Amino acid sequence: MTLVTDVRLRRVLDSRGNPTVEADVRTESGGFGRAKAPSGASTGEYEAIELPVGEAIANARELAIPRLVGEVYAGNQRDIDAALRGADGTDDFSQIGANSAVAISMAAAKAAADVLGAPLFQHLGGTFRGDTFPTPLGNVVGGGEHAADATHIQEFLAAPVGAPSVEEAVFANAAVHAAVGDVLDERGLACGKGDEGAWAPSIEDEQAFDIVSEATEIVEDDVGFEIGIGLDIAGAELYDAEEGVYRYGETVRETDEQLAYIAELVDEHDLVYVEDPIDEDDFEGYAELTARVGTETLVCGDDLFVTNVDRLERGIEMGAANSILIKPNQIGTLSDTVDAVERARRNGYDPVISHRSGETEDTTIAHLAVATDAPFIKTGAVGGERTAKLNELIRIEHNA
Ligand SMILES: C=C(OP(=O)(O)O)C(=O)O
Ligand SMILES: [Mg+2]
Repeated sequence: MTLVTDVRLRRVLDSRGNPTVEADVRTESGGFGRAKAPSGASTGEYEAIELPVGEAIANARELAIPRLVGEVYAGNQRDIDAALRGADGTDDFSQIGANSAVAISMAAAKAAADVLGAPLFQHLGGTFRGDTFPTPLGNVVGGGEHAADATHIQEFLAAPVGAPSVEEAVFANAAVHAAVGDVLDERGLACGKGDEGAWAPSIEDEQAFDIVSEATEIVEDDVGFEIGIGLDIAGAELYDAEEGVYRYGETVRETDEQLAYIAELVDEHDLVYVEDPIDEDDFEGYAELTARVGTETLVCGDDLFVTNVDRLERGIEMGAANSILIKPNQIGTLSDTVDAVERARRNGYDPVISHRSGETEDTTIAHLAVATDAPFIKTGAVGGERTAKLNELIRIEHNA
């Protein structure tokens, strides 16, 4: 039986050294699941609310746990998530915190999988999943909100689209990361890393393109399959709403110049993926850019959609983007997350399952990507909290 018999919450560390919520769920027949909430730095304005950890835990203990223990079955994810929504009573989880909600939601799914004796991806996606794997997008150079005094573009991503297996893709991304380090060294630009483990050199974006291209070519020659380049511009962070312009340090671009700049980058660098190219409120701009480059590349909405079906629906109606970033903690429950993936899929939008810049050793998103047959996962290239997910993908591929 998967009747929930115990839910425990505690404060643990995330990869930035900040506190985050860990949840343990136990069931009547001894099932156990444990999950942790991640945390963003370049968060979208329309995300569900992450409360200070102490408040999130205290409120969830008071409001949510009584609706779960002895009341709902961990095997019925929709009931678990409806209980969390009912306990919270707001649209954005501002009562119990999306951090408590997502940790409990994911821990319940793991407890249910434990009762079944099945891997999490199989509990979530069914028995016919596990034969196809997402291409990992690996962050190799970055700045923006993830590193001080580095590139304006938040993430330069290696995209090993030609890899024959997830294992080879994961190692190719790590090799690109290492090659970028070597090229930086050779050019006298040795530097530290940002929040997601990407190199964070104090250089202009143009130079970063040059370095990442050189590194991907070196690794392509070595591995013998295609490695493309993707970007997360994090446009909302560059947008100056008062002036209505995009600021890259001294360089200022009007919206039409920003759209032209992105289209130019897509052509020049054969970009396979462009996330958040413009501000999160500019659905029209997204539609214009998608009409321009949408057959050549994925135009992905992160802060634009925030894993929210209503915002995605608006995008679908307008032709804004052709891909959606999927972050469970942006919306607060696994049910809402899977609804966003399925709505995207039915409308020809590619879902990209994603980590946050603040992460833990939790591996739920690796299983979610396999369970939903997502074509891409974005979860870094190196660093323990990133390799936790990448290594889990390799284990799933090996039926380990
Ligand atoms: C992973 C990202 O960063 P954060 O978690 O800071 O939003 C992102 O913007 O895609
Ligand atoms: Mg993003």
